[in-house]
Amino acid sequence: MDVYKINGQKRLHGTIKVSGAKNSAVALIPASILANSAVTIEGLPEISDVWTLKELLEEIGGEVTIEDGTMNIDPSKMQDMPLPNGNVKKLRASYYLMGAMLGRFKKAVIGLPGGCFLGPRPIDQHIKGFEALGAKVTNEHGAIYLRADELIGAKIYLDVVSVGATINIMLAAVMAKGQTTIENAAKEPEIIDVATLLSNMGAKIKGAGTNVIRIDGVEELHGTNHTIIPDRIEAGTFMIMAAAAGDGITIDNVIPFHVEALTAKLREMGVKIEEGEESIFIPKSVNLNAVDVKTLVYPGFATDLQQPFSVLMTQATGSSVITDTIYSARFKHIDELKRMNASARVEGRTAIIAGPTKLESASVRASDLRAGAALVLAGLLAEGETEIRDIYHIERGYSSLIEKLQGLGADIRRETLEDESSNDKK
Ligand SMILES: CC(=O)N[C@H]1[C@@H](OP(=O)(O)OP(=O)(O)OC[C@H]2O[C@@H](n3ccc(=O)[nH]c3=O)[C@H](O)[C@@H]2O)O[C@H](CO)[C@@H](O)[C@@H]1O
Ligand SMILES: C=C(OP(=O)(O)O)C(=O)O
Repeated sequence: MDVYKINGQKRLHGTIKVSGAKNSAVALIPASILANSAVTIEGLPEISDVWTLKELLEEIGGEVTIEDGTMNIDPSKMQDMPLPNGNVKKLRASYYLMGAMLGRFKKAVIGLPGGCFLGPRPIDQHIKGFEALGAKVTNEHGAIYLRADELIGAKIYLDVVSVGATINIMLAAVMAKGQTTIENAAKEPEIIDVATLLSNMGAKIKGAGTNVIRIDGVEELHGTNHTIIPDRIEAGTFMIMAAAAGDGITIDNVIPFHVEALTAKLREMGVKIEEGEESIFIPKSVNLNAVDVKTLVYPGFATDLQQPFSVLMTQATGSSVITDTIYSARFKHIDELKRMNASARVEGRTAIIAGPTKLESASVRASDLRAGAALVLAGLLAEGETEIRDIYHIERGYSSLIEKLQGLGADIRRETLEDESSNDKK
């Protein structure tokens, strides 16, 4: 079993570079299925979600290479192979194979997705969209079966603002006949990134990044070259780390506009933030104030930053309140933080955190990806050596985290515990 070990209380300084966005990467890669020639995606993060999607494209006959973050995908020999089990269960975004394969082959069999367990994560809005486009959709033995004679553009109103449903419907609709309108669409920057790739492949999409997206179907899509946007959640994680444990940190390769909700909250806490064009500098922070935070859909405060932010709250003076309106069970990290001496309690979808607290090292488990990031930050702050287990969650979404933090002076390493059976699920 591999674990992270962190000797805390080392102040961090220097420059840390943000990688390409996980939540874009995991949609851009399946989008390539729709092209009739090679698609190249540059700047991909080195994370297990990317390796898993590479394998999934290979399972359906794709020819895929990746070197230095550049993936080349030749989709010409892909076929509508069923994918009911295996790799699809390792990540959430395997659901994008449904939209992309339905769009290209008018047929797909995809097992229900995995990803972080944060409470129920239904895909009813994805299915509602596919059905509106003319697909027959059934759920048989844990896999979604999709089939259509033809896909015909439709007006789809999402009952819930969903990133995954918005992108998945776009993928299915770009080669449907006629016009599709997605109303109450999600507005995340990753949606714009996917629409940009699809447009460069020849798709006709208007309104990505607003709550109404219009797509005029085209007959075919061709290959292209695309550079991914920076990961705003990774950038946000580093901003929170800089506020909690930094002695002056520059976060490089960030679009400051994408992290505005976080920037506003950090400023409210008393953190100084200097924005450059593609970088953010955070000097050493002193005397943090307690704040209240509510997660919302973009451009609101990202749920994916709720867990790391709750660690920063342990360092603020007074009682902070953080409410997750997106997921019902995203507080499993709080029990682990309590092992590390945090003063916190969960009431429904809200955590109440008192501070400032001197965190202490412990052996803790990452229950999911951002819980893992939260525990890394707690370990950086804590007195003594913290051990984090189940790090495969962290490595689904953070590219070279150990090396990046070592570059700031952190005492963190990955270690194999010889005497215990492996739980590295990848
Ligand atoms: C791979 C990826 O991009 N993951 C992100 C994506 O997840 P994901 O695409 O799964 O999240 P959604 O935006 O779809 O989910 C938002 C909310 O809508 C609900 N919902 C969603 C779809 C549906 O058909 N029915 C339904 O009820 C979900 O349970 C959740 O409460 O957006 C989330 C919200 O920003 C982020 O936390 C994840 O990091
Ligand atoms: C919840 C997340 O990921 P996923 O949707 O891939 O499980 C996340 O990135 O925080």
